[in-house]
Amino acid sequence: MLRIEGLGKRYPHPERPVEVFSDLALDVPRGQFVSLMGPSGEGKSTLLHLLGCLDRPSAGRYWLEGIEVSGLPEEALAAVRNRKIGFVFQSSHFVDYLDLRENVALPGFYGRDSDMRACYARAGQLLEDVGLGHRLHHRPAALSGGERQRAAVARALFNRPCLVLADEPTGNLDTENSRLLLTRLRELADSGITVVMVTHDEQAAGFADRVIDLAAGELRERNGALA
Ligand SMILES: Nc1ncnc2c1ncn2[C@@H]1O[C@H](COP(=O)(O)OP(=O)(O)OP(=O)(O)O)[C@@H](O)[C@H]1O
Repeated sequence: MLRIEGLGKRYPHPERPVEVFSDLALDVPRGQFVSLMGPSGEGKSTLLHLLGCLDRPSAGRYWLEGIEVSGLPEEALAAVRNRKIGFVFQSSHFVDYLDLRENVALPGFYGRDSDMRACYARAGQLLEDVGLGHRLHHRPAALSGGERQRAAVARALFNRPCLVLADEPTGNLDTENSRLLLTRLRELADSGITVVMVTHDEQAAGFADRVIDLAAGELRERNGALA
C-alpha cells in the first residue's frame, strides 16, 4: 500500500546542508498500524512529511497505492495529499470562528464533494464516532485537549483517506485521553486504513501492529530485522 525505496532527505543550507537520511526502505501493507519511534532529531517528522507529500525527497522513490507519488508534479501531488492522506498533529489547529462540525466538514468544501448538507451529515457522523456527537455546534476553543485531538481524527477522515499520518498525537494528552485516541486509530487500521504514527511513548506504540525505530539513518524493526 505504501512503499519507499532508497528514500533520502537533505535540507539545503549554503554552508552545511543537513543530510537527515539517505537510503530508507519500507513496505507497509493496507490496514497496518505502524509506530515510528527513535531518538530525537533522527528524522521521524521529516519522514512523516515525505509520506504525507508535504515535502519531496532528495533521493529515492515513494509509491502510495501503486502510484509513484515521488514523480508527480505539484498539482497532482496536492490532489494525492488531499484525497488520500489524513493528518493528525500533536497540537491540532482549528478555525476558531467555525463550530466543530463546520471545521470537520471544511475539507469537503475544497474538494469534489460540494453538497453542503451531505458534508455536514458526514462531519456529524465522524464526530459521533469519536464521542463528540453532543459538541457539534461548539467552538473548538471550548473543547478540552483530548476532545480537540479526537476532533482532529474526525477531520482527518473527512475525505476518506487510505492513509492517516499522526505526529505525536498523544503528546499533550493524559492517559485516558491517549487511550481514547489510540483506540480510534486502532479501529481505523482494523477498518483497512493504513496508519503511521510517530511517538515517543512506548504505551502508545503498543497499539500498533508494528514498531519501527529510526536511528542512525536506518529503519529497524523492533524484532531486530531491518524494515
Ligand atoms: N527545514 C529544515 N531545515 C534544516 N534542517 C531541518 C529542517 N527540518 C528538520 N531539520 C533537521 O533534520 C533533523 C531531523 O528532524 P526531525 O524533526 O525530522 O526529527 P525527529 O526525529 O522528528 O525529532 P523529534 O523526535 O525531536 O521530534 C534534525 O537535525 C533537524 O534539525
